Amino acid sequence: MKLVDTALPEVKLVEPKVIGDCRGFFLESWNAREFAEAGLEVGFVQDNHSRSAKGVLRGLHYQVTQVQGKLIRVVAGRVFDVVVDLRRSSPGFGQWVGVELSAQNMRMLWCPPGFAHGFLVLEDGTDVLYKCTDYYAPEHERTLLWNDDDVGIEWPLAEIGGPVLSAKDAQGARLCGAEVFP
Ligand SMILES: Cc1cn([C@H]2C[C@H](O)[C@@H](COP(=O)(O)OP(=O)(O)O[C@H]3O[C@@H](C)C(=O)[C@@H](O)[C@H]3O)O2)c(=O)[nH]c1=O
Repeated sequence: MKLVDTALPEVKLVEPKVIGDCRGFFLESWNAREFAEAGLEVGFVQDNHSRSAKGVLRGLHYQVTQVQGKLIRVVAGRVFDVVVDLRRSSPGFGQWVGVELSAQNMRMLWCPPGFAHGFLVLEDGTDVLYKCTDYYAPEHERTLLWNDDDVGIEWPLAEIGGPVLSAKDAQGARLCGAEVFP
C-alpha cells in the first residue's frame, strides 16, 4: 500500500496495491508494517461498518478521551470523506481535507487522533468500513457542526440536495465553542 500526503501532513490517503486476475482482485486492506515504515505506529482495537442511503451525512465526530484514529474505506458505493484538524496548537487547526472514497477507487483515508471525521454519502447502499485505535465511548463523543462557516467544508451537495442528518449531528457544536485538543 502507498501512503500519499494530503494538504494536512498527518492525514494520509492510502492507496492499496490491487492485484487483479481472472478471478477478480486481491488487496491488503491493512498492513501494520507498511504503516510503521511510514512512521505511523498504529494499533487498532475496533472495526465498524455502516450502511447509508444517498444524501446521508454522518459526523463530524471525535472523542475527547479514548481519542480515536480511524482508517476508513468504502466497499460499496461512494462517499465524500472529510477530516478536520482539532488540535489548537496545530498550524492546521480548523482546516479540513476531503477526498472521495469509493468501492471503485478502493482508496482509504487515515484520520489521525485529534481530528474530527465525517462523510457525505453519494450513492444509495454505501457501505463504509473503518478501523479504530480506541473503543467507542459515547460519553466522550463530540460532534462538530458539519456546516460551520468557520471550517467551510465544501461538501459536494449539488448532486445530493440537503443532507440527511441524525438529531445529534444536526446539533453539532461550532468550532468556536467546541471542546478541542491542546
Ligand atoms: C460509533 C458507534 C456507534 N454505536 C451505536 C450507537 C448508536 O446506537 C448507533 C449509531 O451511532 P451513531 O449515530 O453515532 O453512528 P454514526 O453517526 O455512524 O457514527 C460514526 O460516524 C462516523 C462519521 C465516525 O467517524 C464514527 O467514529 C462514528 O462516530 O450505533 C456503537 O454501538 N458503537 C460505535 O462504535
